[in-house]
Amino acid sequence: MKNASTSVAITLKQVQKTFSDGTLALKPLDLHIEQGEILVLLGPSGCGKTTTLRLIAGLEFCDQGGQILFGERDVTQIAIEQRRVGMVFQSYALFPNMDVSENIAYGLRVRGENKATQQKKVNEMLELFDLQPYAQRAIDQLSGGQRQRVALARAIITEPEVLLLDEPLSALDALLKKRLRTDINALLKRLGITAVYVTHDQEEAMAMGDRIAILDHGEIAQIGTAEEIYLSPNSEFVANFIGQMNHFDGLLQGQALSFGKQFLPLSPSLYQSCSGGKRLRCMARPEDVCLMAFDEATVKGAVSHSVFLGDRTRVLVEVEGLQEPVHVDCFERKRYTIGDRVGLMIPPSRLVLLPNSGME
Ligand SMILES: Nc1ncnc2c1ncn2[C@@H]1O[C@H](COP(=O)(O)OP(=O)(O)OP(=O)(O)O)[C@@H](O)[C@H]1O
Repeated sequence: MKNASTSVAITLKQVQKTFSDGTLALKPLDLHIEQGEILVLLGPSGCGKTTTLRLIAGLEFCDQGGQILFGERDVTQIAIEQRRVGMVFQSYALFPNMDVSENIAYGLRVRGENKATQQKKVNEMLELFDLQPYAQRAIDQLSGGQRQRVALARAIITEPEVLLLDEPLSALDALLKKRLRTDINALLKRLGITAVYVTHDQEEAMAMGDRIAILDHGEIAQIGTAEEIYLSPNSEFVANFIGQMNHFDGLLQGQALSFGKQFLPLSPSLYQSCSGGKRLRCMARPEDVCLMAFDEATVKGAVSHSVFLGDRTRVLVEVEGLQEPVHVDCFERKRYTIGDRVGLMIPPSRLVLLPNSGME
C-alpha cells in the first residue's frame, strides 16, 4: 500500500478558535505542514493541542477569517466526512461488537467498497501491523498495544489525505510506548503520510516529529526540529518545557558572567550578542555541565543530591549566588556523596543565551 500520492500538505492561515462560552482556545495561528511531514503538537494541558487537531479534522470550525487548506483545497467549511482524514485517539475508540478484521474494514464498508476489495485491503493491513493471528479476535481479547495497532490500521486503510493522532500511546506502558512510537514513525515515513501528532510527552515528541510545535496558551511558542528546539530554545518557557535547563543569572563583568564571587567565562560570540546589557541570564543543559576539581574551578559548590540513572548520574550542586541547584549529568562511573565540594565547568560554546536576554 502506498499513500504518498494521496497525502497532502496542510496550511492553516490565521486560524483562531473561540468556544461558545467565550474561551479563546487558539489565537490566530499560521502553520504549514509539508506533504509527508510528521508535525508534533506539544505543550502543557489546556494549551490548545486538541483544539488545533479537531479544527484540522473538521470536528470544530474556526472563527471567521481563518482558513484551512489541504493541498490547494479549501476545507475550512467542509465537514469531517468530506475531509478524508484518519484519526487515532488515546482511547482507541474501537467497536467492541466487531472483531479485528471488521474493525479495520469499517471505513471501507461505510464507503460501500465491495467485499473482495475490503478483504484484500484488510489483509494488507493485518500484515502491515502484524495482526494476522488476531484477525478474528474480539477487541476485548487484545492487549493495549494490539488495540492501538488495530486503531491505526482502521485509520489508514481508507488512505486518508492526513492522519491525526491524539495522544495515541498515552494509555500504554513505557516500554511498549517506546517500541510503538518507533514502529509508527517508520510506518508513516514509509507510507509518506502527512500526520499531526498530539502529545504532552517530550521524549515522544522528539522521537516522532520531523518538526515540533510547542504551544503555550493557544499560540505557537516555537516551531522547529527537535535539535533546534532543544539546543536553541527561544524562550524560558520552551527551554524549561523540553528537557532540564540550568539558569545562571548575573552581571556581565569583562567577558564573563558573575554571580556572588563566582564567574562563568563566556564565548566571544555570546558576549558580543549581549547587546550592551549589564544583567544577563545564561542557560546550560545538564549534559553540558562538567564536574571538576574544586580548587581549580571558577564556579564552586557542594553536592546536594545524586541519582544513578544507569547511563549517567544526575548530580545536583548547590552554588552560592544561584537560586536553584545546578543539574549536572556525569557520564563517568564516579560516585558523589552529599556534601562533596565540587567545581563546575561549562564550555563557553555550550552556554545558551535567550534572545533579548542582555538586560539593562
Ligand atoms: N468545548 C469547549 N468549550 C469551551 N472551552 C473549551 C472547549 N474545549 C476546550 N476548551 C478550552 O480550550 C483550551 C484548549 O483546550 P485543548 O483541549 O485544546 O487543550 P490541550 O492542549 O489539548 O489540553 P490537554 O493536554 O489537557 O488535552 C482549554 O482552556 C480548554 O478548557
